[in-house]
Amino acid sequence: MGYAQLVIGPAGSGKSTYCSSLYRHCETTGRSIQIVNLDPAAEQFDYPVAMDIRELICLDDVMEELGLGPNGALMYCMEELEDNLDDWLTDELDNYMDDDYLVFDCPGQIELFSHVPVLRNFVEHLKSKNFNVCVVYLLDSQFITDVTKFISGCMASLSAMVQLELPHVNILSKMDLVTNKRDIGKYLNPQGQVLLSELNQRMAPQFFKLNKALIDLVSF
Ligand SMILES: Nc1nc2c(ncn2[C@@H]2O[C@H](COP(=O)(O)OP(=O)(O)OP(=O)(O)O)[C@@H](O)[C@H]2O)c(=O)[nH]1
Repeated sequence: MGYAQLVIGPAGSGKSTYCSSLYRHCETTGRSIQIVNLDPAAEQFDYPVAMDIRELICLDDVMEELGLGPNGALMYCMEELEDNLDDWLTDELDNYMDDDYLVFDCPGQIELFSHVPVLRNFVEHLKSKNFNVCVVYLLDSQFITDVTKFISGCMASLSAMVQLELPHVNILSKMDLVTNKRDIGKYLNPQGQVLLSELNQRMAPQFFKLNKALIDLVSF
């Protein structure tokens, strides 16, 4: 059995930085991992790229040939990946053996892990090749500096959990940029009543019922 992490999260949340830190950590501790680039728009890497979606399809070519903008071209590239699971991906995976550990550095377009089925089908393919897959969801810690941002971050992560149905680890990135770590503490171990009263203070009374439902969900 092989092992895989799908590293996802909003654009700029620190996915590639996480992958390169993980690679360096494993190098130091004498463990072997392979990092895979699944972002057709990526240009520079701080880690050796084991497999690269750009060998299948390149964002610039799609933009030029089909006259698409960056986002449309990226979705086109990911659909091309989906169409090539049995060909390109299967051939690439054949280079890896039992016990290999693959880490997939994914693009940051949130539709990929909210409603578009590409990543879900990608995961199903990995599972069919006997890979044990988990999700690592990166969230910029600047996103949880107040209760409304905290809920927004939780909802984005939750939508990936629902869409992908995999073991799921959330990681707060860029903690070095949080000047007052105490402010973030209450969101790491959320107390429903405290969050609800903070949210109710921010919003008009007609939202109180919705606020209660949201807080019940995120502090579950
Ligand atoms: N200070 C600080 N900066 C970070 C950290 N992690 C990432 N960054 C910076 O945040 C920016 C985005 O980081 P990336 O790792 O490229 O983020 P990404 O999620 O791969 O980005 P996309 O592929 O564009 O979605 C870069 O300038 C990084 O140097 C961190 O822990 N601390």
